[in-house]
Amino acid sequence: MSSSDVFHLGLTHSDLKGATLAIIPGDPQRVEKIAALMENPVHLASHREFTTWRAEISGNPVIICSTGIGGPSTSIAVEELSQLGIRTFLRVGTTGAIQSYIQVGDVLITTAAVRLDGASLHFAPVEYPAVADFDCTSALVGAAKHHRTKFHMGVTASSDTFYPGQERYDTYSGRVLNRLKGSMQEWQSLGVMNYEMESATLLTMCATQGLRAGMVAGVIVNRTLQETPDARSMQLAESVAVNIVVDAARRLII
Ligand SMILES: O=P(O)(O)O[C@H]1O[C@H](CO)[C@@H](O)[C@H]1O
Ligand SMILES: O=c1cc[nH]c(=O)[nH]1
Repeated sequence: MSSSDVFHLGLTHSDLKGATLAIIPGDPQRVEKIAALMENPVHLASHREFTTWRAEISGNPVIICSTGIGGPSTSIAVEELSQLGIRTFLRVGTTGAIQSYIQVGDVLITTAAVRLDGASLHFAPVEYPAVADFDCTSALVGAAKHHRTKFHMGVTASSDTFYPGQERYDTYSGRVLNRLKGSMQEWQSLGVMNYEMESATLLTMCATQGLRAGMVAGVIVNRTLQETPDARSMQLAESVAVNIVVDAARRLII
């Protein structure tokens, strides 16, 4: 067997020890924190944006692997983890809420994503819905209720860009294309809860290939009030979402 069985992640089949569930945050620095909430955490590899640890829940192996930001790198992580035997993916992210009733620190569980990405089009035509798996979503809901966390379920807008695609104007150019002006208001009026950047790719890939995927995110900014998150809100929201995803993994495994 070679030192790595897949192109990017730097992992072998034996590294996974038969794990079939992966927790996939965007941020590589979140991986160790998630692993630390389980038993016997071990660092496996770090390449590019992909940092991978293995840990255990009641003796069952779980993989934690960062996807980096956006659909293209997420598609690589999900593809290569699937080649290695993963069949269930739980994404844990941070997010910007666009509805005024959602507060910083709340948790959002995505039931489906608006496909504002490019990568998901390489897996299914745009008419195909990016839907979450029912069992994964139920496990996330059960975990959020157990932790007495304020959570909301619904549709997420999943954009390739953090700035124009999420209609942010506080940029170098201050420019947003005409076709994206008013887009946040349109998503609000359609009941969309939030923006993030990976769920469209993840949910489309998994729904079309017989894989299971769920998605939870901590709210770090409310876009009806401001465009930029602050550091304290990021830490708080991340830690709430991370505890929920580990509990959800436990519910799916045991
Ligand atoms: O906190 P993560 O999981 O990276 O998720 C969100 O944060 C990043 C943008 O800052 C994007 O990846 C977005 O989806
Ligand atoms: O506003 C936000 C916050 C986090 N992640 C995003 O993609 N958008």
